[in-house]
Amino acid sequence: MNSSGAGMTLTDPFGRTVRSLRMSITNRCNLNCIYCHNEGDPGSVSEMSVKTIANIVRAAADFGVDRVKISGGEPLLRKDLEDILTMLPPLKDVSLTTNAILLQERAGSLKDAGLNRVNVSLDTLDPEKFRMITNCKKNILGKVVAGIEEAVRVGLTPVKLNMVLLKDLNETEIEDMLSFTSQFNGNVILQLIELMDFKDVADLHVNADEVENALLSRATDVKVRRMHHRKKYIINGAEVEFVRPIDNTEFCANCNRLRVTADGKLKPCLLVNDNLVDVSDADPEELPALLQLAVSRRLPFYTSRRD
Ligand SMILES: Nc1nc2c(ncn2[C@@H]2O[C@H](COP(=O)(O)OP(=O)(O)OP(=O)(O)O)[C@@H](O)[C@H]2O)c(=O)[nH]1
Ligand code: SF4
Ligand code: SF4
Repeated sequence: MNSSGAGMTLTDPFGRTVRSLRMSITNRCNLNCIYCHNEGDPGSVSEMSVKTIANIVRAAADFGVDRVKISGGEPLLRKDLEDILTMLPPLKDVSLTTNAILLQERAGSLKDAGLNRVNVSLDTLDPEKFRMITNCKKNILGKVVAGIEEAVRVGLTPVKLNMVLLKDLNETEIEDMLSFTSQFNGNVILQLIELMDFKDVADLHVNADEVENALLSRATDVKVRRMHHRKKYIINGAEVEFVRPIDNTEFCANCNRLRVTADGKLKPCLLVNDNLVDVSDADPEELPALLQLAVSRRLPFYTSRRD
């Protein structure tokens, strides 16, 4: 058995090399969005310790994994997030996905602890629709915007705004959102997200082809990211990324992330729950082999084969 991944990569049976860990550090959240997918993991109640998280990232980093995305639930509900960041080994990119309600007061300390950038969920700039989408009775949109401003101020950039496209709710707001991002001089990027069917939300589906065609007709340039081969449209000098995972074989064929659930299980795919590898109690020397096991179970969820 290997005691370290040094000099090796985590490459799955489909030739996809894992370059990034996507770690949920809690399943708790202070919102209850109508479309929430809980990272495909509604069940976890326990949370990994700072030490467990750091051990997993260190073991993955030995295999050349140099990017970590911290997510939830809402990761800012963990008061020890700064301790987690401080314990991570040197990496190319450490980012956080948050709803930003608690971001204004934490942005500075997160930056100081080593966080590079944040993605913020923001589906609408209309307070009433925001309440409806997030199931939050209080008017907290102002707090979210203040969190975004503070993140830009302290340099947690680029800040990406995650806008899940919702039929009859926000589909006509793309232009408003672009105007909102334009006031931040390129430090805020709009990311449009196709709704995934984890909950009973089929009625809220927006036609992704139509969105893509509209973006294409306005774009002066289109770039393609290595991860998922996601497209980035350059519109009026601003970048708009479109996350379009459904039935997208190219997206899955270029998936280079391994997930970690809040309670310490390696999760080879967001949409598959029966192939997890428990590392919650693993000793550091056991982690390389467990990472290799999880990666050996990685399958592209959407494939062109229909058996
Ligand atoms: N099916 C699928 N959807 C994903 C995957 N990664 C991200 N998504 C979707 O994209 C949304 C936004 O993800 P974020 O957490 O902001 O991170 P990201 O945009 O993937 O990552 P960066 O671009 O590196 O910041 C998620 O809520 C998912 O809906 C993936 O591997 N598979
Ligand atoms: S903020 Fe994110 S984790 Fe929380 S309910 Fe909304 S989608 Fe789910
Ligand atoms: S294989 Fe496809 S569905 Fe699964 S995590 Fe990767 S991109 Fe998402």
